[in-house]
Amino acid sequence: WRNPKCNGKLPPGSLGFPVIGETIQFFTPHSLYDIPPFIRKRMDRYGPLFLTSLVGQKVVVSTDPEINYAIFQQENKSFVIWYTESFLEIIGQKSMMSYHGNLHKYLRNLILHLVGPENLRANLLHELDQTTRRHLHSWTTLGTVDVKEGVSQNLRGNFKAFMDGLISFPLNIPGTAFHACIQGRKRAVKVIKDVYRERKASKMRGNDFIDDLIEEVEKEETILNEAIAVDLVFLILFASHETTSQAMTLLAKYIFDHPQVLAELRKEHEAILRSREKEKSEMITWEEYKSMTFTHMVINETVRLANIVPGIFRKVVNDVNIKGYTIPAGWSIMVVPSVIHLNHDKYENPLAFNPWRWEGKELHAGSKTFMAFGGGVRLCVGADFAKLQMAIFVHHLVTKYSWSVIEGGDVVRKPGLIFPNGLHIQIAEMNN
Ligand code: HEM
Repeated sequence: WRNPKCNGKLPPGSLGFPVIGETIQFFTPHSLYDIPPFIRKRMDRYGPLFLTSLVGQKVVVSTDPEINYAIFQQENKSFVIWYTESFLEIIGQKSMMSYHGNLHKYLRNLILHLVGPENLRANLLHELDQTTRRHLHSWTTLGTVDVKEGVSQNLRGNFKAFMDGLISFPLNIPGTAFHACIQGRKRAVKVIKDVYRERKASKMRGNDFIDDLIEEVEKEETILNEAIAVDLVFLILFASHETTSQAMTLLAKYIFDHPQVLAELRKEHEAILRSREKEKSEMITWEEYKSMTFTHMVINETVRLANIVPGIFRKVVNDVNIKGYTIPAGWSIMVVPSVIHLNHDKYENPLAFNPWRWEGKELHAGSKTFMAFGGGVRLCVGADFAKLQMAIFVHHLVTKYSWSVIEGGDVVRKPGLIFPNGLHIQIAEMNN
C-alpha cells in the first residue's frame, strides 16, 4: 500500500489508510468560497500534482491548467472517462459514460437531437418559456417557496441524495448514501421503462425524445436497444437535475445579493420587452435570447463560482509521464475545476461575484481557465440547454417580479454544493 508499483517516479502525496485512503478528509464540509482545504493543503505541501486515494481508488489530482487541458484533449488516447464503481451502478452500466469512441459519439448525437442548438431553437425555447412563466406565476400563490425545490422537477424524490452517493463506497446496505441512491435509481428507471413500453405498445407517437429512441431501436442496423435507451434517458434526467437546480438557486441568490447586477439585468431585459412590444409578439425569440449578453456573463460568473462538478475523473490507459512524474496505467486522475476558477493569477479578486469580468470574453466554450462544463469531446452536452433555462428564468424573474428572502441562503460544499437551510423567498408580481 505504501509503495505502489510504478515504472518511474510517482507524484508526491499520501495514499492514507488502506482502502479508506483519504476519503474522509476529501468529504469534510467547507465554505462555498474557497478551494477545498483538502486540495489546498496538499497543493501547498506537494505542488500542483499529487497522489491520494479516494473510495478505494488510487488517484492523482491535477490542479495545473495546462495538464488539465491536455487531459481533456487526450480523451480516448492516454486517458478515458472514468467514474467510480458507485457512480456507474447509479447512472447505469449501460449509460453513455461506459462507452468510448464512435459509440460515445453516436449516443452523444442522440442527446444532441434533444438538447442541441437546433431543437433548443425550434422547440425547447418555447416550452421552457411557457413552463417558466407558469412556474414563477404559481410561486406567487404559494406564500414562501424554497428556490431549490421550486426549480427542481417531478422525479425529485428519486434523485434526492444522489450527489452524496456518487463518490462513495459501493456498499448497498440500508442507511448508506449509496443504498439510498440505488433505491432512487430503481424507482426512476421503472418510471422511464413504463413510459417507454407503453409508448412502444400503443404505437401512438408523441414525437418526443422517447419516440426518437423507439424509432432508433427499431432500425435494422443499430446498436441501440431498450436497456441502453432507458439508461440514456436516465442519464439526461440525472445529469440535468441537480446541476441545473443548484446553478439556478445560486444564480437567484447572487441576483438577490447584488443590486447592481439586478439593475443591469433589468436594463437588458426591459429593453427586450420594449422592442417586443413594437413587434407585437409575446414569446421570447431565439434572437432575443442570443442578445442577452449581460445575462450570459452573469450565468458564466455563477457557474465559475459554483463549481457544481467538484472533480472530473479520467482513467489512465497507458503509463503517462507528466512533468517528470509517471502515472501508472489503471490509476485515475482527477481534474479540480475550482482550483482554476478561484485562482488569483487567472481571475482578479476571484472570490468576488463580478459578471463584468466576462466583458468581451468568450462566453460559450470550455477553455484552460473555464471548465465548469468540462472540456474536449466530453464537454457537457447539456450546457446550452442549462444556459437557456437560466436565461429564461432570469428574463421573467427580473421583468415581472419583486421578492423578499425569508430565510436560508447558506451554502456549503461537501464537496458538492449543499443548501443546508434552503433559500426561502416570497415573490409577487410587480404592478407595472
Ligand atoms: C449548470 C448545469 C450543468 C453543469 C455545471 C454541468 C457540468 C458538466 C460537466 C463538468 C461535464 C463533464 C464531465 C466529464 O468530462 O467527465 C458534463 C457532462 C455531461 N452533462 Fe452536464 N452539466 C450541466 C447541465 C447538464 C444538463 C442540463 C444536461 C442534460 C440535458 C447535462 C448532460 C450531460 C451529459 C450527458 C454529460 C456527458 C457528456 C459526455 O460524456 O459526452 N448536463 N456536465
